[in-house]
Amino acid sequence: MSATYGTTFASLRAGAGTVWTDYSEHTFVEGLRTGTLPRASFVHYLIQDYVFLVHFSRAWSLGVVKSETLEEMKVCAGTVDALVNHEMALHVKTCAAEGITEDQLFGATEAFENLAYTRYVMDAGLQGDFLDLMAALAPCVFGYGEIGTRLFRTMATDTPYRDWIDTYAGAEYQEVCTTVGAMLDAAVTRRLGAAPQDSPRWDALQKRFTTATALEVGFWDMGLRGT
Ligand SMILES: Cc1ncc(CN)c(N)n1
Repeated sequence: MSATYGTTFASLRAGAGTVWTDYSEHTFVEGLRTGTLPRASFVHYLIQDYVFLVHFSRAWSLGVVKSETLEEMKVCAGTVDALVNHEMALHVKTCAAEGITEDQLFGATEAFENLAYTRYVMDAGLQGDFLDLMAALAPCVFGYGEIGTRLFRTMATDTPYRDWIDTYAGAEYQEVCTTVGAMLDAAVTRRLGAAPQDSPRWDALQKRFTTATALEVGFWDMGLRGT
């Protein structure tokens, strides 16, 4: 499955070890799949996730600034578009059905887990170069792509979270994952050569990826807690 998202992601995912499965097979994810996730946890998560996506879009915009090629710029700009004009539509629509307006979403107070994650990613990009930023952004993009695909195949037919699953399993989101995966492979080859794992930079990139994955675990924990 991950092969379609490129070899760099496959390698970083393997390097993250069990932290990756802690993220992709989290209790929250299992609750979406079976439909047993309490609605209050889901709504709390979605409100936080809207704010997350605002800051995540800022980080992808930084990707445009840190790009070295026009192709990198196009993919980063396209990802910002996918986030603010498409993915967030799910949050707006689902929360509207709960009586929550988009203004309320935009003004929601960030949970510390949310704050920590998005600012960690932003700092990786500000402090480092394009690859540092991409290593921190990668778990978010590809993880939800993997989760959506798996849940689409295995979900309970009566799960109330079908819209969420359809969004991340759908062609539009999967296309973002494939495009970002190919761009990441090219960006890594351009800067680190054909054997990037041998580069003195690889360990630091792996660390950023694994830390961002652990922050995803914290985000699910926060959602499950509902506070
Ligand atoms: C916390 C989190 N991580 C990833 C995604 C997928 N873009 C998301 N919406 N929220």
